[in-house]
Amino acid sequence: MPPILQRLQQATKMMTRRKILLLVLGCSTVSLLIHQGAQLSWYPKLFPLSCPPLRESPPRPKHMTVAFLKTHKTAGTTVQNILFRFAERHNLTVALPHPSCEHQFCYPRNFSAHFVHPATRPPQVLASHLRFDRAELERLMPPGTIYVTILREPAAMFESLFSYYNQYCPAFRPFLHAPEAYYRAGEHFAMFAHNTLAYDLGGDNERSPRNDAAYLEGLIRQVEEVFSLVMIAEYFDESLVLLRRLLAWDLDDVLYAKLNARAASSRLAAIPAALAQGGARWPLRPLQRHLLAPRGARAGAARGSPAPSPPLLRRQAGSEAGCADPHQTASAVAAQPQGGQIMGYDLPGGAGGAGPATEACIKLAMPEVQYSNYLLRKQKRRVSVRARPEPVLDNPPPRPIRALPRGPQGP
Ligand SMILES: Nc1ncnc2c1ncn2[C@@H]1O[C@H](COP(=O)(O)OS(=O)(=O)O)[C@@H](OP(=O)(O)O)[C@H]1O
Repeated sequence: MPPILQRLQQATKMMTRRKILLLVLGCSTVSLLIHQGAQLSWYPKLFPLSCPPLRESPPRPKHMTVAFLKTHKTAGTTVQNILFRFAERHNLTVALPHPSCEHQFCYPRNFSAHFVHPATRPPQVLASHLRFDRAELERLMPPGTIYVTILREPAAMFESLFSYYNQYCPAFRPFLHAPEAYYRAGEHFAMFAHNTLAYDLGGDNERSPRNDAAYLEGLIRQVEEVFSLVMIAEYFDESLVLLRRLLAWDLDDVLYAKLNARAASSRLAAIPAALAQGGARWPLRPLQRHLLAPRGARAGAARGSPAPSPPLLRRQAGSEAGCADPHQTASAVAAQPQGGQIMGYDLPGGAGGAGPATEACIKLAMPEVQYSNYLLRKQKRRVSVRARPEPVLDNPPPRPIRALPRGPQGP
């Protein structure tokens, strides 16, 4: 082979080796960038057209208008506290009762928009006790408001309510063993002894499922129609997952501390089976049972979703708020004026809120009445209506608190 051809062949071989080397180097560099590039600060500049992270669907804006029907002894105070804190963080107006209605919207009267303090109108959030009246609430709340409520297994709910009143009136106890002898339908506050939840939902608490199944079916249909979500106290965290999805809120928005929980010592050992099971002659829980089963199942289905466990949600709430571990004790009465029966929280830094106990931490554990009063003062200041005289109701409601002694927390 002529020398010129030999040199040409050598040069070609070298070129090929160099090319292979370059190719290997190039591949390694690209692979390194793909695998490690995300951690390098210059990565986005090198790949300005890289794909955004995958999302299931575009995030929805948080829903800001919510009416929560706070039923009795169903963990409603815990939900109310979540809503109050959300409203504060987002500068929303919370509907609050006129002082002459106490901290409930003149319960047990049917709700009326007149019971709402003018400084808290028009509201975006409503979460205080009331007897449901759809037309009146729709008159008050903006269009697009989402309606939510909460129920609890009726016997447990009744035991909680009964124990609450029993502490003020031990004479109630014989009622448990002979309810028919003592119960007077239509008497003031009779609804606390007979189908309270049906009454709270705006229904007739005297109707029995045996004698009036059609009525109850109609009531259930109405409830299904109005409420986008019926939470279940026994599935509290699952219900919160559903609430969070419904309202497109963040996880932080539904962190909570369990409020209004009784110490074990104040629980009744047992309530008579006839009451608990709703016997034929004393149907304690007609409506509730109908609602509970399907709703409970639906809430149970949410267990499949990544719901943090209750202790985690609570611990997380504590650390988020700056009170590392809100410690619940029966002796911590600072935040719970009712005393030993209801468990309070030992806040770090002491009861007065001094020291490291932040405002957020105190709000997390703040009882209903104190939080409502605080919000009312704040909202009054905000709209500067303090100078205006309080409108006098033409037909002032009865003052249930005097009629039936109870603590400032209310049932
Ligand atoms: N997160 C959570 N999960 C389950 N249960 C909970 C929760 N928060 C509060 N509770 C229980 O709810 C009962 C108090 O209900 P309310 O706050 O609605 O009472 S009230 O009507 O406002 O007085 C009260 O029930 P009892 O302890 O049986 O009385 C609380 O323990």
